This record gives sequence, structure tokens and C-alpha cells, in this order.
Amino acid sequence: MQGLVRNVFKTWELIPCHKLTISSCKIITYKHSLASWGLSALIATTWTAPIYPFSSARSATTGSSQGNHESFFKMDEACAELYFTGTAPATNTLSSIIVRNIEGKGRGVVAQKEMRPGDLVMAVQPVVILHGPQGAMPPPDALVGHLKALWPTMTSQHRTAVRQMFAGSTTPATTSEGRRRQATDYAAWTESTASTAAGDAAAVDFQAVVSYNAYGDEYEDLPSADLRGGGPPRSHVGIWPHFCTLNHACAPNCVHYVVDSTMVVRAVQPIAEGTELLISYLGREDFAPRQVRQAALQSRYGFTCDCARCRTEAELPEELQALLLELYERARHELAPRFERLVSAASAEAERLDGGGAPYDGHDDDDDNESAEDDVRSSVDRADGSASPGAAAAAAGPGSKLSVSSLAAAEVAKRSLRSQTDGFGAPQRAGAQLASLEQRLEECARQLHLAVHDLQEDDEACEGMQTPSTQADGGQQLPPGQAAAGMPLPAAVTGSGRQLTRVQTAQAAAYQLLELLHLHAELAAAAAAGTGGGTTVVGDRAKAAAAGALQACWHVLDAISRGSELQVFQACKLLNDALRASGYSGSGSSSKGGDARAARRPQSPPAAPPSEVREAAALLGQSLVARYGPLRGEQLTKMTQAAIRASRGFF
Ligand SMILES: C[S@@+](CC[C@H](N)C(=O)[O-])C[C@H]1O[C@@H](n2cnc3c(N)ncnc32)[C@H](O)[C@@H]1O
Repeated sequence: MQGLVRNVFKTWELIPCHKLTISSCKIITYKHSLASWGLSALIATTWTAPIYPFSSARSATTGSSQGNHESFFKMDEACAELYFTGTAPATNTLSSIIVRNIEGKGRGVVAQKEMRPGDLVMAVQPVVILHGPQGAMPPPDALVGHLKALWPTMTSQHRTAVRQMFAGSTTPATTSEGRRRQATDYAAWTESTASTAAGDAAAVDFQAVVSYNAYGDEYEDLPSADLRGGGPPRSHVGIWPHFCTLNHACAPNCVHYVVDSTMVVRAVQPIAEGTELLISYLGREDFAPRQVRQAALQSRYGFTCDCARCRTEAELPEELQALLLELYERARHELAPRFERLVSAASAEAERLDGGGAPYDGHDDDDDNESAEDDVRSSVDRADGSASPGAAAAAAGPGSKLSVSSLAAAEVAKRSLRSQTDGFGAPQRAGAQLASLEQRLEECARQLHLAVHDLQEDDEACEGMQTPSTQADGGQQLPPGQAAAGMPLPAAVTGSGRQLTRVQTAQAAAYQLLELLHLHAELAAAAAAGTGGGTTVVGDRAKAAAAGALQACWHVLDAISRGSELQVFQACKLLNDALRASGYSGSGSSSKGGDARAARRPQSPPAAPPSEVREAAALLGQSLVARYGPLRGEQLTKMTQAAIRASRGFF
């Protein structure tokens, strides 16, 4: 896996767009090549074995050699109902988990049994939730009034849970309030207290409860909203008592998302019994360097993150840390807005040529960057979501607007580009802008390439000399003797013993740049297609570079954000590109060339998919299983189709 990522950086070169005449090139839209895809055949031939290594152990009829697999299987059936019909599980579903005091973090959730990627951790209902239209999340502060209004009629279980939520203070355990806050058992929530509802309400700091525990997003899980039908996905903000006992890590071992009103949390790594279960509170800032992540967590949640990823990053050479920060800032503030402007300008011109829109005014110079950034910012504010308990509240606070990320800006740019069937309509202007952008991007890419290369060489030289260097997230004790003074630290060990290498850590901090490299290569390929129908040498190189950068993106996501929606959607795109490049349709005859005679021939059995299609399908399978658990057969087919449909709207 790592080899692929390394390759991209080792062989990276920019494809020179300025040597091309960009004219009426066509972006082959995402929809077309997938429409005729023989999905079931491909799944049957490529996915079943590689993504279900545990299938026999999971079977309800296999017995229980590994504990309560039977109940796990049933829980996933309940979730399948949720995904496919929107019917929430009748009761809160919790895996074998326990709440414990974790040193330096207050309480946290710990696995009481071994877990594997895709295993359900919890599927739980909120104590309060507000919905809004997609992209318009209700203000988190509105939850305060709702909580107060609901309080008198709330079950005693819910009231106990709310009273025990983290509210920003470390009340000593000697007081009754402190004892309640340190309760380490979900069962304690069922205890009712003697105090009256009104009295309880006076003792609760509802504002603080909302600030630290609310979770909101601009949209719910998109593939399951698609499967459920019944209207567009909704935004939401709410408080889920079980969910808000989970602590944060910047490369977490669990993924979380909302389906209608149900919060689903799944393991995305192999997790050993006794390991702390962790989610990310950050959303898009997952792809920022350590300093940015830590500042966000400190200002919103009042703690300094010391997770395995942060520790590894802090041990990188100082110059590299400074460079990663600089590249992040340049990608976010300089390059992404300019890419966005380039694509918007091209789109506007294409519209004008179509006779549909106002003429392009030609104002696309650097001087306009500020207004471009505003545009990007507002697009991102609409598209981006907060992704943690409390993040929603933080988003509403003064000066804590959701961050503008170049990643999201790139998504906006790509979406806008792909919505045009005729691509660039302003050939010369677009070409000149792309060329100037290219120089800046090239400079950043080269710096990153050299830095990562050096890091890799260092690590290779150190290989074999090392023992794991840090205490694992989740409190696992690692073998002694590791923090030997002066020894380079090649990797962090996240909860589960998974290695997160220094190279992966550096690449994750530069993820936004990687996204832009992919976008650039796509634009270059599109430009080349405009001059020679995609058959030029430059066009082929650009396509290969785009595929390489996209694959690198998937692998970086797999290291830090496995099972995320973004990883699923990047995998959909990879598969689409592989299908398009190979002409494989999954049906009896190859679609390459698409001649009419072939259509009249009797259908032969489906040809075996080419290796690049199989690889891309396997990556999508892994991402889907991490996110949705052990879906099988028909369910897997439907979920895949839904993910592909949802990803079209996303990119
Ligand atoms: C939603 S609560 C999580 C549960 C909380 N630990 C408790 O005791 O109830 C969020 C708060 O947990 C703490 N926290 C979460 N992740 C942490 C981490 N990685 N390190 C230190 N504190 C953390 C912070 O105080 C944060 O404001």
C-alpha cells in the first residue's frame, strides 16, 4: 500500500498545460462511463473474497468461537434496515464497550472485545435533534432552548445522561456533581435522582453541554439517504448521549455519521480488547498540519491533542514541519482559490458560448483573489460540515467559522467543471491562467517531493533499528525501551498497533496539495483531450498522473480517515476512471470502440475485469466495508450503486 503512495511522490511531474492550446476540450463526465457498468458482475468477480476475510466467523450459524459474533451479525441486520429503509433500530445498539476514565482526557470509551474494520460500535438515538435542509445546518445554539423546553418531559435516563455530560470543567470527584460527571458506566444513566425536574434544570449548564457535546453536519450520510429515497438528505444538529463520551484522535480508529436521526459509529481498524475507541472532531481540518489541528481543538474544546499522529508529526524535523505548514497555507489561501477562479471563469465562458449566461468579464487576475476567496469561502461554508461533538457549537461561535479548506475548494472547482459538458470555453485565458498556476503548484510539489524523499531515505536507513516509539492511543502499553534519547522516531502506533509512518504523517498534512495536484492533472488531461481527442502523449501522461495522484489521495485517507465519506467517494472516482480508461463494461462484450456491430452480436459471458478495474473495485470495497459493515450480496450491490450516485453530486 505504501509503495503506491511513495511512487506518486517519487515519479511526480507536472504536465505542462501551457504547451497546449486549450480549446473546446470535453470533460468526460462522471456519469457516462458508469451508467453502462455491469456492477453485479464486477462485484461478484472481484470483491467477495478480498473484503470479507472474516465472513465465516461472522456467520450466525458458525457458532461463537470468537465471542458474540451472533449478536454482532444481528446488530448489522438492524443497521441494514436503517440504511435501506430508514427504519431506526428499535433500541439503542451498543457493542461490547465500556466508559472508563482515561488519563488526561476525562472519560472515554474502551472496547471490551476485539473489533475489526466495519464492526458496529454503536447505533444510537439523540436526546435532542434539529433538522434543516441540506447545506443549511440549524444553529447549534438553538439546541439550548430546545433542551430546556424538553427537560420537564424528558425520561430520567436522558436527564441523568445530560447532567453527566462534559461541560468544560473538571469538577472534583469529591462533590456530588463531580461524582456524577465521573460516572463511568452507561448503566448509571438509568438511575433516577430524588431531585425535582426544575431543580435539576437549574443545576445544568445547558450552554456548556451544547458547546462541548453537540454534533452537526450540513448533510447526513449521502448514500443511505439515496437508498432510503423519500426526499433529499437533511442537515442536522443534535446531542447523542452515548456518542459524546467518545474522545478525539487525529487518525481515529472509528468512523461516525448520521442516518436520518441515528448516529452510527463503526470500527475502521483492527482494534484490540482494552483499546480506547476514538473519533475525529475535526472534519476537513483532519487534512491540516498538527499546529492547525491543535489550535482548532484547543479553541473549540479546550485540550491539546497528543494523539499518535500529533506525536509523530511533532517529532518530524523542524524544517519539515515549517514547510508542511507553509505548503498548507499556500494550498489553502493561494492555490485553491485560484483554481476555483480558473474553473469558474471557464464555466462562465462556456455558458456564455452556449448563449445562456452573461459574458465573461475577463477579470481573473491575482488582484481579484480576495473576492475569489469570499466566493470559495461561502461555497465551502455551505458544503463543509462540522464533524464532532461540539464542533457544531463551535462553528456558531464568534470567530470560529468553519474553516475554508483547499480540499473543499478543489471539490467545488471540480464540481463546477464537471457540470459543464463543454469544458473550457475561454481557451487562451484558461490556458494562461493554468500555466501560471502550474508554476506555483510545481514549486510546492517539488518541495514536498524532496522533503518526503529525504524522510523516506532516513526511515529506510533506520529500518530494523527501531522499536515502536510512543504509547498507543487508547492507553495500550507498548514494549519498553523505545524512547531512547536521540533515536529517530519512524512511526507512531495508533490504538490497535497500526503503524502510521512518518511519511504518511507528512503526506496527510500536505493532503490538500495532493488534491490540487490531482485537479491540475485532470485539467491538463482535459486540455490535451481538447487538442487531440485525448490521444496525445501529453494527454496520456496527464491521465496517468491524475490517476496516480488520486490513488495517493485514497491511501492517505486510508491512513488517517478510513471509512470517511471522502474515502468512499474518492474510491468511486478511481473506479470510474479505471472503467473509463479500460473500456470495461462488465457485460459480455467490451465497450471499447463501441461499434454497432458489437451491440448486435450475441452476448458472450462477462470478460474478466482488467487488473486496474479489479484494484479500484477492491479499494472501493474496503472503503464501503469500513463505513457500512458487512453488507453482502444484493445489499452490497445497492450500497455501491448508491455511493456512486451520491459521489456524482459530491465531486
Ligand atoms: C464530547 S467530550 C468527550 C468525553 C469527555 N472526555 C468526558 O469526560 O465526558 C469532549 C471533551 O473531552 C476531552 N477530550 C476529548 N478528546 C481528548 C483528547 N484526545 N485529549 C484530551 N482531552 C480530550 C476534552 O475535554 C473535550 O472537550
